Amino acid sequence: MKKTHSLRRRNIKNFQHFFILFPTYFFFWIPPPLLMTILSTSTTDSSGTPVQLRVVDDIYLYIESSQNEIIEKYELKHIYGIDKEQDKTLIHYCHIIDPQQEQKEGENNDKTITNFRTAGIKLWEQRTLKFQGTLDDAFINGFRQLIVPNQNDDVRVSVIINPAAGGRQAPVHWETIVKPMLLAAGFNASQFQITQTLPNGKTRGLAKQLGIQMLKDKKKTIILCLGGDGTTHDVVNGLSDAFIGFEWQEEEQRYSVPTFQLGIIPSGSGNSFSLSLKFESIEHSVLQVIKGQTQPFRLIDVTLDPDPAVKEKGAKAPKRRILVVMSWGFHAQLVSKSRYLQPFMGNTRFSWVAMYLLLFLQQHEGELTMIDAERYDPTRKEFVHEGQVELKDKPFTYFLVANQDSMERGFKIAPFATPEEETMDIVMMRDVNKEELKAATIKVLEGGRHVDDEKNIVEYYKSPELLLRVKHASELCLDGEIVYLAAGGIVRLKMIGPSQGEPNFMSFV
Ligand SMILES: Nc1ncnc2c1ncn2[C@@H]1O[C@H](COP(=O)(O)OP(=O)(O)OP(=O)(O)O)[C@@H](O)[C@H]1O
Repeated sequence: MKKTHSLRRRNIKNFQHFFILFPTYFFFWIPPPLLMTILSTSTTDSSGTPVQLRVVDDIYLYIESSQNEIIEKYELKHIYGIDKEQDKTLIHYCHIIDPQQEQKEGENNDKTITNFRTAGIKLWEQRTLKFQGTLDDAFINGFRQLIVPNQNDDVRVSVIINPAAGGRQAPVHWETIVKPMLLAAGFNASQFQITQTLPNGKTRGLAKQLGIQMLKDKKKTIILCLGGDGTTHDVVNGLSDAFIGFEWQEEEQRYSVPTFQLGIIPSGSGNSFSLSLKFESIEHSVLQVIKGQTQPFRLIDVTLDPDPAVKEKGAKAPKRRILVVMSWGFHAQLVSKSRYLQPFMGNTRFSWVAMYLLLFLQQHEGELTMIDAERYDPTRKEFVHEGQVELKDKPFTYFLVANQDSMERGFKIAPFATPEEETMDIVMMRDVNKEELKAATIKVLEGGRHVDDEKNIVEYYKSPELLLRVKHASELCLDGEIVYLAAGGIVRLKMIGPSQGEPNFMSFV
């Protein structure tokens, strides 16, 4: 039990703060804000010892002895529920197991091409504090307001579960983690609408139906995706299809672009998109849904010419939107060749295939045009506007477009990318040899230092739109799916969002 804070000192500081600022408030006729929120109540802990529960700011719940000494403190951002149960009060929170501890147990802490995925992984677990007797209602209601400020009994929670994703654990994650946390946070089982995904691209159609239902009944809905990137990709595309294909009434026609709110629950194997949202675990992602803070994420529209999905002349190509990555060359080959090893090797398959591809490194000829591009200047450490950029003088070894900084934990390939930006990040290496590519890869693992290499081995751009023409038949990776582009084919990528009349996607963060 450690004493961590002096409450008295904190109160004196707040008091001084009040007197310094008060004349300013008075002058501008603005009432002084509440400088501290105090919730406090007495109870006994599970062993029968009298304790005080106190919230002095909006950061911690303090548990104090009867002599006002702090016994323990819990971050409010990790607390998601408070319940009365017979003659007890339960406070539900998430606990993070010390990541340093995890690292100490490993034999080697240096990052290498094969071990970086396990470094710094934090383990989370659900825990409950138990107090004897029921706490007074004023404390419980005030506390609930603090920990779940956006509680809405009216909201529908549409839960989309992929039973085949990752280690086939998504249904178990729903039953043992997601659902219990939501119920403890005050959601009601009648608010949940469960849908299981379907194989072979049929999830997109399911998501379209759900989207049409949402647009029709206009009921506020949170969509939870339990799966990996493939599931999120299909859901986002289905919801976009619903918006495009929706039969709008004249008067409401596109006046208000709908907002789809997504909770991304990482139950897949790679979970790159959830990584971009900085989620450390399933519990962490559910906490963010409960806390209710959201941020927009943008999609990239992909057009292929010719599109391999078009089998008959004149038929319409499917609309393709990606949210994580498009790649060509080394990265696309890596994804393609690793697919069949997934059942045996998990995520380490990428490292072994990467070593194989380095041995027989290939160069890929093509022409790239980026519209309204900015280039990262490693000497000035800032982006410089270049306008239209055309590159065709050297073959491409590595070419990757991303909306987020990492594709895998610890692999910071596009360090300045964020999902909410309206530009995509383009990382490429042209005509490099295997030693140069290997050296750059190690720098990617060292927090994305590859972009600061002044030898200009890595070229890094931001652009809202680009066109790439490939000389030879090529494999492309689109959010993890491999598609084939014929020799001389063109891929066009364009950022889309509400300003292009597309729906607004928000994710809990
Ligand atoms: N009911 C189902 N039965 C079998 N396969 C399914 C079902 N629903 C979806 N799928 C398949 O699941 C795949 C998508 O899985 P997803 O990408 O979400 O998980 P993952 O591959 O484990 O994770 P990640 O893409 O993050 O590595 C698609 O290939 C889809 O066809």
